[in-house]
Amino acid sequence: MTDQPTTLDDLRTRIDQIDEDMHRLLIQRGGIIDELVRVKRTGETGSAFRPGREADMMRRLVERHSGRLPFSAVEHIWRTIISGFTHVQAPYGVHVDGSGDAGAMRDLARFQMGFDVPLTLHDGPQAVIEAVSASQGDLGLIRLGGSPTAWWSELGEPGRPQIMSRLPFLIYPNRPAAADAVVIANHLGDAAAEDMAVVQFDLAGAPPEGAFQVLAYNIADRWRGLVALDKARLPEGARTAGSYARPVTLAPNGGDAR
Ligand SMILES: O=C(O)C(=O)C[C@]1(C(=O)O)C=C[C@@H](O)C=C1
Repeated sequence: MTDQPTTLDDLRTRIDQIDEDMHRLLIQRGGIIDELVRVKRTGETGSAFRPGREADMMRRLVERHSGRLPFSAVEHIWRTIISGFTHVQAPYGVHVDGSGDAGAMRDLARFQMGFDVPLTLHDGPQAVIEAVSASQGDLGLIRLGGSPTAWWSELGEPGRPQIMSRLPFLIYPNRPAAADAVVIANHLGDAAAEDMAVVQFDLAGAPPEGAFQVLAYNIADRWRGLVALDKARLPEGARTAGSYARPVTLAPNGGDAR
């Protein structure tokens, strides 16, 4: 007796079974939302966004992944799930700095936050900061690099938004949605990830090459910059604009799927 060859129908039956299992698990995950809102008291802060927790989850996703599916697909699926869960707990909008490459910033926002979150494009970082500041739980996405203004100068001050995460968080060759940006939000208590502090520097001249990790800068009469420092190396009295989880660089040969 010979084994019957596997047919296309057999393979599709297996795929349907796996899809059903994944969907059932997603529905189960959704069943936790009401309790999450109650336990986190999301109604009081108006925001469910917890970047420190998200960073832990994404690190574990990298460690677990193997197989043929490109890691970028898996990352995007999880980003859509997490962002969807955040939005269902407390609706929010995302304000995007479209003053540079608006297309790249929109891609980043959609990769990171999915398509269910309303997105508004603004003509510069200051407009993003004002929109977030006037909201309860909205997020802002601001492009890093050289800037005609020192837009960061009020970030982190009482009553003003602060930097909460740096994107992209996972760095690997040919990753989609690779625009270099920060996420800002109004102060969210214990929500911040704190391994990297973001500090404002105001110097008479440009700092020596490589002296700091420069996120953004403005050159006018002085050199004004937004610099990332290890939290442990934070100078006393530094003017912080927020903090974020240290991005993870995946080894280029870390497996066929990465
Ligand atoms: O862990 C939480 O606090 C959640 O709200 C859950 C969840 C998720 O979907 O896993 C959603 C939003 C947060 O930013 C982090 C994680």
